[in-house]
Amino acid sequence: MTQATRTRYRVGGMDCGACATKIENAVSRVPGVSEVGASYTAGTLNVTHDDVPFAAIQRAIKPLGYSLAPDGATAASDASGGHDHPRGHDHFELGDGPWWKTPKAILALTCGIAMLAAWLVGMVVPDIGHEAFLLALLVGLIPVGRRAIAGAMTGSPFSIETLMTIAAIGAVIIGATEEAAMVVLLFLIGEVLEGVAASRARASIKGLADLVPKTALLVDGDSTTEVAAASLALNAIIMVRPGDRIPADGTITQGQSAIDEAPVTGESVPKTKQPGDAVFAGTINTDAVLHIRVTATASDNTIARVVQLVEEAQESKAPTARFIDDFSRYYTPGVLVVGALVATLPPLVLGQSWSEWVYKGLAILLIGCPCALVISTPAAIAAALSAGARRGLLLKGGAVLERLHTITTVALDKTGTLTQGKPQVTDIHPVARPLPRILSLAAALETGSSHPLALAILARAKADGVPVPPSAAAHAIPGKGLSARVGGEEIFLGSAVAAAQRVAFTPELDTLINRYTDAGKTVSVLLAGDEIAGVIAMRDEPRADARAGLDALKQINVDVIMLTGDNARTAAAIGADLGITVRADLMPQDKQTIVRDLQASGQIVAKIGDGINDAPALAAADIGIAMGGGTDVALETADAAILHGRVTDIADMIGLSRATMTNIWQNISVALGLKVVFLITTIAGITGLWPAILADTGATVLVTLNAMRLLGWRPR
Ligand SMILES: Nc1ncnc2c1ncn2[C@@H]1O[C@H](COP(=O)(O)OP(=O)(O)OP(=O)(O)O)[C@@H](O)[C@H]1O
Ligand SMILES: [Zn+2]
Repeated sequence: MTQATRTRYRVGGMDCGACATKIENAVSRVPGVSEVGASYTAGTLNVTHDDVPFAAIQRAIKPLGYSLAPDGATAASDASGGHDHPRGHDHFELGDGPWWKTPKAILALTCGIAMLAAWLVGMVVPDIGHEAFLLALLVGLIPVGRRAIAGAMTGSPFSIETLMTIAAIGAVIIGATEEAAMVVLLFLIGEVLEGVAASRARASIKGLADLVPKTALLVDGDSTTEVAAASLALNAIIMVRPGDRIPADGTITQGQSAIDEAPVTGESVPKTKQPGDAVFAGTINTDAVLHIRVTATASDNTIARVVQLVEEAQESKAPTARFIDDFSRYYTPGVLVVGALVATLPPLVLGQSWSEWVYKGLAILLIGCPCALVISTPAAIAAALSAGARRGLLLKGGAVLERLHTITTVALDKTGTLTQGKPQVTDIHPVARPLPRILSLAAALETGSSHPLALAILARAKADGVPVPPSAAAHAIPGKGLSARVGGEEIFLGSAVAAAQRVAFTPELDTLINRYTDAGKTVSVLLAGDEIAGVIAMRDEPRADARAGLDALKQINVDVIMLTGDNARTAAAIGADLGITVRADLMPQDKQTIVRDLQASGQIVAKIGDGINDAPALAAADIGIAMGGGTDVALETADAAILHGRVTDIADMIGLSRATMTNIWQNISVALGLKVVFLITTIAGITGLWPAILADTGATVLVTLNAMRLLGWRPR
């Protein structure tokens, strides 16, 4: 068996949801293709196939009027354009080019000129005016008709092109040639408008990639050379002048400056950064020269990952979109049947005029395009995903965005989520070992661990300059602590509860530990063999906006609960500070059980955490949201991520989801409402052919414009 591969292409000219369906139908018929997914909002096509060549897929969609290019290259809008497409990172073109150069615009213009000419001819020589309009009509109708046939032959018989072609031919037969020509022209103009609107929507996410400068100043001894930002290698040192955008993700090695991170966080208060601090590509260095060590290549930096994630998110269909796709499969044939009945029943049964009712039937055909309806959801979701991404709110798809507005309970981890995740050692209390030895042994155990408490202990050991002996057979006991052999002794470091299960505590020790924990400190007990060596207390400060973030959630009627593996007293102290109910002393699987219990009691639960000891709970929740302070967020395991560690972002994310759902319902109402109105006015004889086509393209443009309002979404 051959290995199926998944290839991503960029499609030019795919401007509406119906286009995407047509392309999917056509490509799925290519032998060797097993799965197809086209996204009109991202302008991409994903194909799972066994070695099907690029040309075969290109051949399948070209007759439908679309162009195809490999991912990473420019999809030319001109389907017949054979020129070489530039490739590479900075050609992140999404295939629309200037709209007036698209084949659709050229066709509309040609058709318009032909109409004008026909009208002039009719003025001068009235006898052949009718024939002149017929010619003008053909200029527009032949290309549309060819697309209709190509669509019909590749599995999409009920495309808008088919409806248009039937309506135009029918109108000519009943003598309404001028009106048929007008309908074709309006349809072509509408397509151009749809294309403009769609490319505007796409430009928003592409705009994010454009924030990263194309060139960088590479430091080479005392001088600098200008190089392409895409060519920067890991660990290269670059110089960034004040006022310039930073061309790569990196760490400052020299200099101190205020950085404006608004482009990636949405927060325009500049942050002062100094050597050792991380900076992101696309942010602005405002006041001093910086030297930066590159920590991610161009294709791997935060912005590139965000752009890629948003595109992938757009490709995954939201449940509402799926429902509407299914609905429109029946909608169009349904309208065709209605059109046929309207055209034939009144004349046959009631003996009414054939030409009047056939005309009405033809107008109804034009109402049969489900385009505006089909894009109502994806357009809103695409805009919302981009708007979120620009503030560091990443959602892995429309389904997540839709589910988010139903959340009733938010469960949050303590360490690293509600707190900064940077605990400091505050007290070391020696019991059976001297103080420096306690720190040495603890550091020996923690070497190699990435637990926030481990980092605190290692930092303190380094600051105090204590020796760190080697350890053997070290292993972490999740939710409890860790153990190893150090210098021939069995050493354990972990929570008081876990330690008390191994060694009995004296009442004095209990009192001491309670004093620490009541002050909101986290306590780890060090055991050496079966002796209590000492106690280490650490304190992790709540995030500055934790209280505000929780209040914002309560304000939108979402319940909040803090889950932690930490001690009950510590947790209670912090919980009281923040005004949140706590569940403490939890093992990772306990957190999962609590999420499940909440769900069983009818709650819809979002779990926010860092993924370090809560991966099972993140997975069990209706939505798992990873929270972090930069690029290293555990995106892979979560449904969504909050990149900039703001607790207030949780409520904002839910707010974005609610705004999106409102927008989607507005879109569906406009799309269906206009259809219903024109169905009625057509049957009543108030409106005719060309208002019907105007209503169709008008609805598409309205829906796209309404969805684009979400691009300007601001929290609260
Ligand atoms: N690497 C470690 N070093 C020292 N103590 C540890 C370590 N890992 C766990 N512990 C002890 O076990 C307890 C529970 O750890 P766990 O990792 O489950 O939660 P946490 O980091 O305290 O908080 P949260 O559940 O909010 O993330 C800690 O409070 C600590 O006392
Ligand atoms: Zn359409």
